[in-house]
Amino acid sequence: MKIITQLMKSSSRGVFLKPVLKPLLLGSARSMSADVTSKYNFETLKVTQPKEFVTQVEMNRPKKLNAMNKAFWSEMRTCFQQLNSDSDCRVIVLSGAGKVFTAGLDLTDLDTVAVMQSDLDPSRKAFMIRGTIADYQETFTVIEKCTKPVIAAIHNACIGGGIDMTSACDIRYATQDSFFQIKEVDIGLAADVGTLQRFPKIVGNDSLVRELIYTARRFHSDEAKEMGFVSRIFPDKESMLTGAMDIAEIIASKSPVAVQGSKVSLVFSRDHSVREGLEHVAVWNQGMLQSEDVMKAVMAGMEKKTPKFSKL
Ligand SMILES: CCC/C=C/C=C/C(=O)SCCNC(=O)CCNC(=O)[C@H](O)C(C)(C)COP(=O)(O)OP(=O)(O)OC[C@H]1O[C@@H](n2cnc3c(N)ncnc32)[C@H](O)[C@@H]1OP(=O)(O)O
Repeated sequence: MKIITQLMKSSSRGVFLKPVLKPLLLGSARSMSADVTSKYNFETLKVTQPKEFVTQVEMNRPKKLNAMNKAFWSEMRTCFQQLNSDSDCRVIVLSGAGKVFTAGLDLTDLDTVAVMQSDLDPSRKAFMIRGTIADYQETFTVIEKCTKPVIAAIHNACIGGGIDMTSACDIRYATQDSFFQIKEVDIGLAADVGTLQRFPKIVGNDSLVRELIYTARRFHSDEAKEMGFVSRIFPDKESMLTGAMDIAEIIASKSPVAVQGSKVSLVFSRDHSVREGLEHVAVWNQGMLQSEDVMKAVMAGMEKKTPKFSKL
């Protein structure tokens, strides 16, 4: 705060700063890279850049209701690791192609169940299964590790793995017709790729969370909003994607240093005490407050201009 005050004082006094700041504030006009499919070439995901700095990741197995097969579990990890270091991406919209958002784990994909059915000695089999579970956990943890905010745009069914996945996202929007189901107990397993860890922290109603997990009952968009799992409901998929893109565009226009630092701090603070969170953000900001973005943002605010921030 002290640094900002000093900046504001010195810049309002010192007109000499203005010629230096003007180009910083306006930034350089850059053309949008429309086609990103060559750098993101996946079988189960379609990656596009609908707006500058906004990336859309669409689960793309519509005929299979975007059920999560072996390729999906691996491609999601690669995709989000790549996006994390892509300076053309500042925010991600995650959606599903076709009739439903996702039907969860692909129950027909023999590759995903093969490991459970091998003839190995039980302990060796257990070690193998443990490795697979860890890989699958990472498939959604990469969403959280990716410093760019991820907006889930959910329509129709969001089942099983869909809840694990969207619980790792930053913002969740849904269509009026959407429904959700923590379905793992119905297929004989305790959810193990994030729902039990992240969903309760989002919803904050322990009794309701346990009811939904133990019964695997469906809950619909209105209930999802009431419990705080989704923050906005749209009449249909088209209006939801427009709404998600509009919010994404606003986020993408902000300082990437500030937005991504905020995500890192929010994720850290969720899993730590207030004291530890404060300490973490102080150490983080002892570096980040020195960013040119602070000066650009403050000056733009004072001059009622829209700042343009350099790629991060
Ligand atoms: C280490 C592992 C970590 C991960 C764990 C994850 C666990 C989970 O995700 S548990 C949940 C698994 N998913 C399900 O149980 C969903 C089952 N499907 C449904 O409830 C319905 O299909 C759905 C509500 C999604 C859609 O219903 P609708 O009436 O519109 O369509 P259907 O006629 O039921 O289905 C159409 C065809 O899609 C096939 N299908 C549906 N879900 C899956 C799936 N999860 N995996 C594979 N295939 C699926 C369904 O069999 C139909 O196929 P076909 O008969 O050939 O047309």
